[in-house]
Amino acid sequence: MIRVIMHGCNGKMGQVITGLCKEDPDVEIVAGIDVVDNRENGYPVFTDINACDVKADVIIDFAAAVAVDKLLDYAVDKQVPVVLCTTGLSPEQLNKVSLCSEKVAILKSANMSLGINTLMKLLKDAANVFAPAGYDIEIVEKHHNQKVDAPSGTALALADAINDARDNAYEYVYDRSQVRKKRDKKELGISAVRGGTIVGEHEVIFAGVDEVIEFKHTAYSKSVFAKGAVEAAKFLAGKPAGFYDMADVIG
Ligand SMILES: NC(=O)C1=CN([C@@H]2O[C@H](COP(=O)(O)OP(=O)(O)OC[C@H]3O[C@@H](n4cnc5c(N)ncnc54)[C@H](O)[C@@H]3O)[C@@H](O)[C@H]2O)C=CC1
Ligand SMILES: O=C(O)C1=N[C@H](C(=O)O)C[C@H](O)C1
Repeated sequence: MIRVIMHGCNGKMGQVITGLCKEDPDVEIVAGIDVVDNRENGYPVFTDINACDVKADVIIDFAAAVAVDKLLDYAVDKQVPVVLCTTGLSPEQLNKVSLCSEKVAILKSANMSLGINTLMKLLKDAANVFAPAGYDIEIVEKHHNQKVDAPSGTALALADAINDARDNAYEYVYDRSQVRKKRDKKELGISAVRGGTIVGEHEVIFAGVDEVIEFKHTAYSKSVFAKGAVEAAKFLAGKPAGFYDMADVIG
């Protein structure tokens, strides 16, 4: 039985994972962390992570970027691996993730779904065909109106997958409203749409002369992320210090 601390337990993702773990005989949430303590979860909830003295094998995190520094310090101090799913981290926080992963196991992924992680692999091949042929690359993502970060962590990860395959040749462009000039070949445009209850949509567009190739992923429920996070937690428990991602889980 893997003992889990759920960081951000009273948020939307925290609640989906709480439900999922109740049905899974191999995992148990032994404690939750959330600044809001307004639910009956069946496990103790701490409003400050440093007050949590419950022993665990792994932390699953879906909270807020502002909470991540304390979380990383706690993970290193208590030697508990972390599945880090919160998006919108600053460059300084990303650097801290990297440093902390030398001391404790950290699995970071902006998207826990099988679909997006497979798409990342496919995009590398696609980029190596279409970029040399001069096709323009754009990413459009759509999410619900409660999301605070933009563009999504997934859109950035998809862009990074393409850029990795192309020797980091692309510069990301988020807003063209202030410039009056044609698109440069080395731009990779990323656009964000927010509205209603859209769970998560990502479209990667390769636009050439007289043809357009589109890769699209649609999440219809938050369960796809929750299932991936629980699988990642099972994978990470007991792992030595290091930086892991969903490719390590999926294989
Ligand atoms: N990697 C992935 O597959 C996915 C990542 N996400 C990311 O996960 C994060 C959370 O998403 P949701 O659950 O939709 O958001 P949410 O806003 O519904 O839940 C976040 C929870 O974190 C809590 N929180 C805020 N500050 C905190 C702090 N300092 N300490 C402890 N808890 C704190 C909030 O009270 C809230 O209950 C976002 O960054 C989102 O982009 C969401 C879905 C999938
Ligand atoms: O906030 C969300 O909801 C989501 N966030 C992640 C992101 O920023 O990419 C993943 C998913 O698309 C849902």
